[in-house]
Amino acid sequence: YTLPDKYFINCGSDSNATVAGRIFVGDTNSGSYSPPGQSSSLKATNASTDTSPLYQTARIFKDPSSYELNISENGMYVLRLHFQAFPSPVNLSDALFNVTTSNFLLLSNFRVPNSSNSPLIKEFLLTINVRKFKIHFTPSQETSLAFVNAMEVFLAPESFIPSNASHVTPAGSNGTYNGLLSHLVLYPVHRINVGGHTITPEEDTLWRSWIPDDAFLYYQGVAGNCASIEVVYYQAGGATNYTASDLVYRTSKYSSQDFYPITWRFAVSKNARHFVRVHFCDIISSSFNVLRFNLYIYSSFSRMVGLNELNGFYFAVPFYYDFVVDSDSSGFMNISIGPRENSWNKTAYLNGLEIMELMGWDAPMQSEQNKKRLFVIVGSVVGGVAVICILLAVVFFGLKRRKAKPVETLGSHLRLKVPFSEIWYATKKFNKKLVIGEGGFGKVYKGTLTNGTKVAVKRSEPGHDQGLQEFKREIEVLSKIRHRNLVSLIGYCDERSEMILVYEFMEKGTLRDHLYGDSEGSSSRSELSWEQRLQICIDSATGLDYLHTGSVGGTIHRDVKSTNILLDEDYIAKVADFGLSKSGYLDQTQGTTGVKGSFGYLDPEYFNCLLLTDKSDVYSFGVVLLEVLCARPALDIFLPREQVNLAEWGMSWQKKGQLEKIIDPFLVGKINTNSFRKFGEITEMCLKEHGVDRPSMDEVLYDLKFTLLLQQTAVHRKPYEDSTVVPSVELPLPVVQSLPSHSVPVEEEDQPTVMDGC
Ligand SMILES: Nc1ncnc2c1ncn2[C@@H]1O[C@H](COP(=O)(O)OP(=O)(O)OP(=O)(O)O)[C@@H](O)[C@H]1O
Repeated sequence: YTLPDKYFINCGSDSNATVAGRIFVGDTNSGSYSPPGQSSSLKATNASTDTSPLYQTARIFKDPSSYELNISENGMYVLRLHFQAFPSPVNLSDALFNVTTSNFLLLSNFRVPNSSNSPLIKEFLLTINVRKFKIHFTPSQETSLAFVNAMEVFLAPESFIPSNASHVTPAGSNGTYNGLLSHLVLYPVHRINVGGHTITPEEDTLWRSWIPDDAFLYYQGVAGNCASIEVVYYQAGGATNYTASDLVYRTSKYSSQDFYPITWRFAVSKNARHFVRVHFCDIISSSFNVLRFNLYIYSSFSRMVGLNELNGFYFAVPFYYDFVVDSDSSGFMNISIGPRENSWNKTAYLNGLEIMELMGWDAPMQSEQNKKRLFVIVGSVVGGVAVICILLAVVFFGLKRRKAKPVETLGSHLRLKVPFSEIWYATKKFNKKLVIGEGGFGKVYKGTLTNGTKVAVKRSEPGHDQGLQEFKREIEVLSKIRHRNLVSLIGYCDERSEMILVYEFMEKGTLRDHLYGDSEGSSSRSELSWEQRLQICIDSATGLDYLHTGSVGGTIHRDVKSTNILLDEDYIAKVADFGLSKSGYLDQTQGTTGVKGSFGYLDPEYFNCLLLTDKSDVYSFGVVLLEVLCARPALDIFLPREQVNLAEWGMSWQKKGQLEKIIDPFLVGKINTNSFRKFGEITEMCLKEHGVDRPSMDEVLYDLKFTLLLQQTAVHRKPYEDSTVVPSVELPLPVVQSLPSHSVPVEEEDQPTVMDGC
């Protein structure tokens, strides 16, 4: 690799400067190219001796001006522009300008901050196939100016950038991206030396700067640095010493045996296209070709790294992979490495990374002003008519391409994707101590996300009866629904064939735990008052009513039970677990194997006739109402035969008018008679054998609210106003006429007879 055409220009200077082995020729007396006509030189005032000679002079432009360089060989060139707003009689930080080539707007409305010492270096990789290459500097406004301190233009090594690369979108792999070289400028936004120190232009074969990766690690302090003083072995087919400095390949970050995975997060433009080059060199292994691991981009794309014939006979062979990656709307790109599931060696490593934004035809379309500038420049080259045609074509294809962006065509729930690494850390690697429960889907962990949000993480496990279908259904339903009384889905993860659901954490656990704990009678059981229980029933009914009739409408939960009613820190109840839910009615041809739900709560009509309607949820909710009243499980097979099924047992007492005989002992004497009677009626209606005879969820809700009102009204009455009843003693209750679903309100003069204590 030699440099046939190379320009290192010390702008605004009449003397040459040697920097990092290159001679930057002063542009005022250069023979091979002339400084732009309408420009002048500027010298820094009081420049210190430490300041590089490149940043002691500048060429300034008050009018549009260009450098013109002779090019003898077509190909991909590196263009670097150096800027520093040094102290001088002209305030360079006021300069506001555009830099363009004949086809591309490179810098738009560009301003150089009045920085301290570090210069601003803007690099571009672009294909040049004209004999005279022009770089135009155009002040953005009549009053502003443009300037540049130094320029580098040189041919990149052959095949430096491939014409094709794997195309990755936030949704995963998208085949091959063709045409990388044509019509595109690559603008490096991150050039990272992973596991190592800053690499200066002096240390790099193409005078690039590489910066350490630590600031980009998603989780700090989780990976080790590895450095090798040995030489690296460049092999044909792999990287060359121009691909990256060998210093890049002589350091890496690696994951230790038990750690997985390492994630870096880079700020990038939103919804833009990037060229990503990932550099590897195994300086860790003590045998050939033993490491296999995965590289992940945006958690939805993975590629195996390591099975490489280059690694077959040598240690420390540098190689790299190229991708074209479409960024999502987060403004970040996540790159991770992690061991493969079935790989016995759990080490993964990374040596370097480059992310370059692809500035194609989209870029000039970004602002009206840019469009005008482009128009002027391109117009001078190809003529007005041609330009209009080109612009029309550009607009057409630009719009077409924008429409085709995958982000827009993906399901809306993709925004809920959570990287596995985030969940891994949230649950401290699925620490057993954080397990808070286990259900049909798998274990449930308590976790804390990096932003501090407490979450419940449900991880599917083999051997559990719920699987992919329930997983998908849960995401489908909850991604569309947000309601105060439905547990929110924060995200999900389907990486590496995992099925993980992440929910808002419900501090006070399940309703069941508060009623009777485990079936043996948990000592952790709290004693909820009757008012609290009614409020919990009202909250749950509100959630279910929303499911049945709300904006998404027509959703049947199918698994209403006290473990699927969760309580937050303020005891607000939310319905959870939508994995079994159905929209609309069940296919009547479905066999009995299709019956889903939990024993003890199953609607007999659904169980016997496969007739599934929203009234099936109403039945199950009726069983929950009985649980709330009696504080015992829906099914308890250790009880005498007639007591096993709570719905049957409860209704037998209700029919006798003696439901109070089986209530939670904690509630004895604490329930207002009318409230109790109303509650019994609602329960009975919910548990009717035929769905058509059951109330709808909104009627149940209305009645429950009234039940609470009856209780509250009684509590606020003075003791002498009320007579009392001990529930075990049968006394005639005042007639409470049925409420909206099936009745009219209680009459004033008939106000409640209360049970003991109210
Ligand atoms: N969002 C949450 N916040 C707090 N704890 C939760 C949350 N979700 C689930 N849990 C806990 O995890 C346990 C298991 O929940 P899961 O929904 O997996 O099973 P289940 O509803 O009890 O049974 P099944 O899945 O068989 O219907 C719950 O009983 C509860 O203790």
